[in-house]
Amino acid sequence: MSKGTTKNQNFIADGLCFCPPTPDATYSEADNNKIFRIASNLDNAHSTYSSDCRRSSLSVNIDTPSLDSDDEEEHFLDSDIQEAGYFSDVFPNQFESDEESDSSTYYSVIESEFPEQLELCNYKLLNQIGDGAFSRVFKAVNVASIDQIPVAIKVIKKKSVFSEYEKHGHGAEDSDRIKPCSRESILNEIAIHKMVSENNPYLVMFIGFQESVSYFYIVSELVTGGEIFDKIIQMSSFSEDLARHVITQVAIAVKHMHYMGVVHRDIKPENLLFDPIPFYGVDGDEFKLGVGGGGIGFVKLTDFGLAKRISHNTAKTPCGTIEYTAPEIFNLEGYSMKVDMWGIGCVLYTLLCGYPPFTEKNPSKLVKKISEGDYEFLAPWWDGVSSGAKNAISHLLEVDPSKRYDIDEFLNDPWLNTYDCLRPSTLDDQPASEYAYATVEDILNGSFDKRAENLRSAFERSYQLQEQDDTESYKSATSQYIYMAENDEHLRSSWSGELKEAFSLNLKRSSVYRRRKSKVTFW
Ligand SMILES: Nc1ncnc2c1ncn2[C@@H]1O[C@H](COP(=O)(O)OP(=O)(O)OP(=O)(O)O)[C@@H](O)[C@H]1O
Repeated sequence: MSKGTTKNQNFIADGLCFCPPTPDATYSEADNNKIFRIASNLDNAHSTYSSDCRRSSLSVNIDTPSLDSDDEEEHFLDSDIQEAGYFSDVFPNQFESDEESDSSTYYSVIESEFPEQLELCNYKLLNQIGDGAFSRVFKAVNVASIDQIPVAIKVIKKKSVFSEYEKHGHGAEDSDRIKPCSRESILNEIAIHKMVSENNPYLVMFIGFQESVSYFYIVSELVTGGEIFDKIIQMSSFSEDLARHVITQVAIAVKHMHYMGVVHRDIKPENLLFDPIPFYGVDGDEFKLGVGGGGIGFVKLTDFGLAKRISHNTAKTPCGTIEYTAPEIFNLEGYSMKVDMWGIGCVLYTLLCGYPPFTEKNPSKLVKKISEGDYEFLAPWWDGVSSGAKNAISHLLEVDPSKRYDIDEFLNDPWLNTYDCLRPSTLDDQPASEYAYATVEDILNGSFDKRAENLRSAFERSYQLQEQDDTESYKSATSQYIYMAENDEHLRSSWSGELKEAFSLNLKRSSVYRRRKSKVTFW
């Protein structure tokens, strides 16, 4: 192995990768301040579970050239590098003022066919499972852990990110016009992902983060079923029960985010992943209440690249995927959490018929259609769909945000709360109460009382201080907010129990999802 590594020198030898923590002189002072704030937030958020990792990370700081003998190298690799998560969750800017850390060097000993592996520590990339505009997503394992549970790692190449950022300017007002366009927006994605996803089974769980010279690595729970988008393509459309099963879980995820003051802004079938379940019934298309159908079990919302904390209920940055974007965003009006309700409406529409509500090749015509709420329940696709489903959609795809359903109203919608498989076969003879059951909202009410209020008001305060640029108070208020979210045992435990209950209702009769013969080719 090569020896005598010098400060800030890159080399790769014998499968070892030397990664100085971060390129410098890439950001303005203002950028760095913002990054520091986000990194501080996240660092506080991480401190409860990553202190061991951080200790290990610092322990492999080998301000070179200190590796004089092969023995020392062996010792270093065995005892320190192999230790679990030694580099994960470290934000290099945290250590910029620290002389020793500034010249840190980090090694990876894992060989792989993927170039992204060379600067990644502790995890082995197994195969690619997805890609995005700026990223590749891999299935990976933590080689240092005993159980070797697979995870997903989203790898974002800095070069593409920063070149886009250069193209689109560095101004704060431009900072999230496209995604992801700056280091700051990636740290924002991570901070929000970490904050909202803990102990919520309907949000893809954040596990860790690494930054190397060339890449950002976001480690998260691996969701093995794939995207709901692909299921729509495969099945053409979902039964109303299966659509309820999917959209209810999305709605619960969104409710959680909204209560934490975060708007997702990119709700679409590609960002809904699912845990697979067996196919039930003779034809494999039976729906089981509390379990799922069509191979779809738990549904999990992912991709927090456009998520934003909004305090005053309005934001102005245009973003999102055009087909699923709410009209008020095009009109550059301030917008609120209600943009996610529009996204939910687009997804629900798509689940039930197999194509999105607004389709137009010409982007300006598409924007016009969306701005006017110009969509239809076209025959024959919508002929067999209930009026209750159409009613729910029309409350979600309401152009005027003040009239649009909010998340609580949607969770209380009668259609959402009445599964076909619970209806007796002689439905007309039965009073509604016989087949109705507790609403998801009723079940969840206990989770969103004072504790959620406290979290929100702590966040409000940190946001105001941020706006006043009161850095010290901001840092302390924000860490208080994150501390509260992290340590609210009741909030955390109540989620899992009550949410499980929400999906453990009795199955009385199965229903099948429809397979449409004619394939729709709007995409
Ligand atoms: N945790 C995960 N488990 C399984 N697959 C995943 C996971 N995260 C992402 N993927 C897959 O990788 C794809 C891209 O991930 P993601 O949407 O986070 O990337 P992105 O760069 O933000 O994409 P986009 O360009 O759509 O914004 C997902 O659509 C999904 O298929």
